Amino acid sequence: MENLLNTEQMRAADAQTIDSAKISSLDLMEKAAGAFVSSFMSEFSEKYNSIAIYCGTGNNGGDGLSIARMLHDKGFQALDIKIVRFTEKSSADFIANLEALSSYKIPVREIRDAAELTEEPAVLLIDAMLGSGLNKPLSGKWEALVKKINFWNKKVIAVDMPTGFRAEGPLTADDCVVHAKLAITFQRPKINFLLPESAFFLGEHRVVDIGLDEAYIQSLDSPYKLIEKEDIACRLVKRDNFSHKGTYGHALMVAGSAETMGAALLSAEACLYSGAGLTTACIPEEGLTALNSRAPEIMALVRTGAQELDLNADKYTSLGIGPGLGTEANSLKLLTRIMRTYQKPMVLDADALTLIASNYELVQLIPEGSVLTPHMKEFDRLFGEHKSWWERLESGRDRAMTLGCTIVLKNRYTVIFLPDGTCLFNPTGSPAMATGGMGDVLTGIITSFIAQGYKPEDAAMLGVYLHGAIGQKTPDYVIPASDLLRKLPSTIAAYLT
Ligand SMILES: NC(=O)C1=CN([C@@H]2O[C@H](COP(=O)(O)OP(=O)(O)OC[C@H]3O[C@@H](n4cnc5c(N)ncnc54)[C@H](OP(=O)(O)O)[C@@H]3O)[C@@H](O)[C@H]2O)[C@@H](O)CC1
Ligand SMILES: Nc1ncnc2c1ncn2[C@@H]1O[C@H](COP(=O)(O)OP(=O)(O)O)[C@@H](O)[C@H]1O
Ligand SMILES: [K+]
Repeated sequence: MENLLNTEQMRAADAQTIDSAKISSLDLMEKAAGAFVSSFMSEFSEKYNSIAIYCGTGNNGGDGLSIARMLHDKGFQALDIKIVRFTEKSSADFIANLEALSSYKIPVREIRDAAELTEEPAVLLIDAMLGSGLNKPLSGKWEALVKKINFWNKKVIAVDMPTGFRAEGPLTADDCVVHAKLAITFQRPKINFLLPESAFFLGEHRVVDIGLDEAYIQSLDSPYKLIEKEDIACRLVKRDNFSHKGTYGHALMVAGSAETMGAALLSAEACLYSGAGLTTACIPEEGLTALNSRAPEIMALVRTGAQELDLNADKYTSLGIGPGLGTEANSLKLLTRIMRTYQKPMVLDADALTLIASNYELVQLIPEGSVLTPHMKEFDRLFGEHKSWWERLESGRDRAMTLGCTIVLKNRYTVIFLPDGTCLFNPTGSPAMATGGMGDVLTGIITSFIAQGYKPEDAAMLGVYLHGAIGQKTPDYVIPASDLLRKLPSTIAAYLT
């Protein structure tokens, strides 16, 4: 798992690397610029295109000057450097890189006021004005310049991060930030790159290794981590030669109503396709024919109307509840009864979460170790309105610790809050997954992994990562949830070491 750092920690890692690796800060800047250029060239190879490189006078600007030199050496001819000199202060490495540029025939122009700039003829703009040194919101000359650049609507590639972007803390659409298509960022993604509001300012980001001291980075205390492929491989367990269906548990999926049987089918099938030994779907009578014809492997526990369900809790090794369940009185009765009878960790999703939100006393009945899988709206229904995703990060951590549960807040980079306060970001996923039924499949996968004996936290991590890995692999425009779940067996096998 990769530690994600805040700005202060990143700067400490920078200093530690210079110290421990006996590398000068200027050489580290050279490495950073080299890593930027390699990544840049993998996408932008049209050397004839004009590129304007806007540099501040700090180290982000120093990177920009070094990048200009390197691009020139690689054959990019139409380069143009603008130095934004709104202050007389400049960093030592910026000055050194400016000197190194003196033998190059790249035009350099100093800008002392945004009003000096009328238009920008370059096709592409590299933003090396401000990076992690930002210490307050942009105002005055900076604000005027950023607004002008945004008005030009150029293709902007940011060095480390867009100028004005806050790497952590709440973001709002009103923040004055350069709008960039891509940020090529150093060593780790900024935490805010992983939150949806970053899309106001940034299309995508790419992380490049600049050789910072990894042992030091990993030793720092950070609640934020990024899940890696190895975390999945080392947690998945091979199926034993002499195993039988009893080895892999019995998952019960309580889901569906007459109009939303699809949710029950998808979540129950996901239990089956991710390896539960047995799967039972607790469904209304209206869904029986559909279940039997679509998934003959799955057993049914039929619930009829308001009739009380006879749930033999000991029979099951995991229970998921919520997809398509409905929020009417009968569903509330059923949920309450199940929460009173079943005391092992369960997976709570969709309508189960909405019911808990409007009958908050039920929160006390959530068994410790359970997994809650809300999307943003369900999260806010449960835990109150939040003004920003950063606030959701803080309250998700807090609630997971208080409830002793794992909370899976679904999004592009789904966040998994663990009961110990750790906050895991999932890297896999794709907008091809933005289609109904996708969350139902995730609930089934997590329920299935718990049935098989994985700890609920691991089940959540494995489920979220593998679910996203399938979505990410598709070259198609959209992946229907039924297609995704059929790819579960081969995907899980591919991750087993
Ligand atoms: N860490 C790493 O791994 C590595 C980092 N590297 C690079 O260094 C970059 C960080 O460089 P940096 O520290 O020099 O800061 P940078 O962003 O250039 O800005 C500095 C100037 O901005 C000013 N300023 C701030 N806010 C302002 C505001 N609102 N409005 C107006 N002014 C404002 C502030 O002035 P002050 O307020 O202090 O007077 C200061 O002078 C980092 O992003 C990466 O590109 C790589 O080279 C090597 C590895
Ligand atoms: N743009 C996206 N990128 C990555 N994953 C996505 C994206 N859109 C949706 N997903 C994933 O799809 C699932 C949607 O869940 P949910 O909103 O509960 O769907 P439903 O209620 O239709 O089943 C989540 O796991 C989410 O992470
Ligand atoms: K920048």
